Amino acid sequence: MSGVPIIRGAGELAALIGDWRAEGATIGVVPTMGALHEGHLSLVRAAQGECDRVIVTLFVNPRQFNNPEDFAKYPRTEDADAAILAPLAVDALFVPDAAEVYPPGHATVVSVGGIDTLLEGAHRPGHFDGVATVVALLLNLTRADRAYFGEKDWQQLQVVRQMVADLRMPVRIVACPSVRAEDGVALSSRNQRLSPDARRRAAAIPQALTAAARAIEGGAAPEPVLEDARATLRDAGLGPLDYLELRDALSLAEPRPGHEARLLVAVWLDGVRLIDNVPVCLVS
Ligand SMILES: Nc1ncnc2c1ncn2[C@@H]1O[C@H](COP(=O)(O)OP(=O)(O)OP(=O)(O)O)[C@@H](O)[C@H]1O
Ligand SMILES: CC(C)(CO)[C@@H](O)C(=O)[O-]
Ligand code: BAL
Repeated sequence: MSGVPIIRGAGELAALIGDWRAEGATIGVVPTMGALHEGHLSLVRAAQGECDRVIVTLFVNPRQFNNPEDFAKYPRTEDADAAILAPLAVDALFVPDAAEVYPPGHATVVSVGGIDTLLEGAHRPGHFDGVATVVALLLNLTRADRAYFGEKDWQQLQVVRQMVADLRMPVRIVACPSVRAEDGVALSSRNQRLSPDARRRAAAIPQALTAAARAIEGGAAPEPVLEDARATLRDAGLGPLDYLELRDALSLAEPRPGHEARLLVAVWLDGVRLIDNVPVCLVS
């Protein structure tokens, strides 16, 4: 079995993309930071179902990390990532280094106003500027027709959607459902950093979220329900809790009756910061 073609340079990538374009191929891109798991592979499969050519990008983007320790400890497993992709016959794995993505003189930041200051943005200053900038770069470098993102990073998905809409970028953003382990924990690269005991305790996150979502959809007043959910996390030994909030699904502002909402959480567990979210239907 031949491995996935690995490309490291933007020039090499441009030549390959040009060949694909010449053959009239539709191009799908799955941007990642590596440490691939079934959640990423669900995006790859979605792309392969809709696009002629699929490229996975692997770049641990320094500009979206506000915490140097988080960046330093982020898992880097390129060989394993290439191996997990090989059976899927992905057309290319683009693995640039920081100098390739941000060459000397790079001076542009893409900033999506409003949503980037809420929740994740409030706790990770500059994070979404880093995300928006690198996603814009990756979309331009791959000339993708469709780009695939997970609902696991719900706020990121809304930021990318806003950027693409505002800049009239010629790419369709495709949202893919969160893939979860049997105990409901959302698959995430950072889960690798959890001890076995901490990983078991992480199950309190989906438990708290789904119980709260059901209660609110059943007509319960949100705030007491949210307090119970926060207590569930505390009782499971998770914390500090950055946020556990019910928000409008698109604006991430206060929920609006009759509109889709999202229940979002960011909580620390033994020094690892985990996020998750679930839909809450407020439409009567
Ligand atoms: N469990 C999942 N289900 C669906 N999509 C996912 C899942 N985990 C990650 N993704 C998506 O894969 C893409 C790459 O995410 P990334 O490489 O940051 O992995 P990650 O699992 O989110 O890691 P971490 O959250 O620890 O940074 C993003 O669009 C993300 O939303
Ligand atoms: C979209 C992304 C690859 C940009 O670095 C990253 O934020 C991620 O993996 O979710
Ligand atoms: N998928 C999450 C990206 C980050 O934490 O920077």
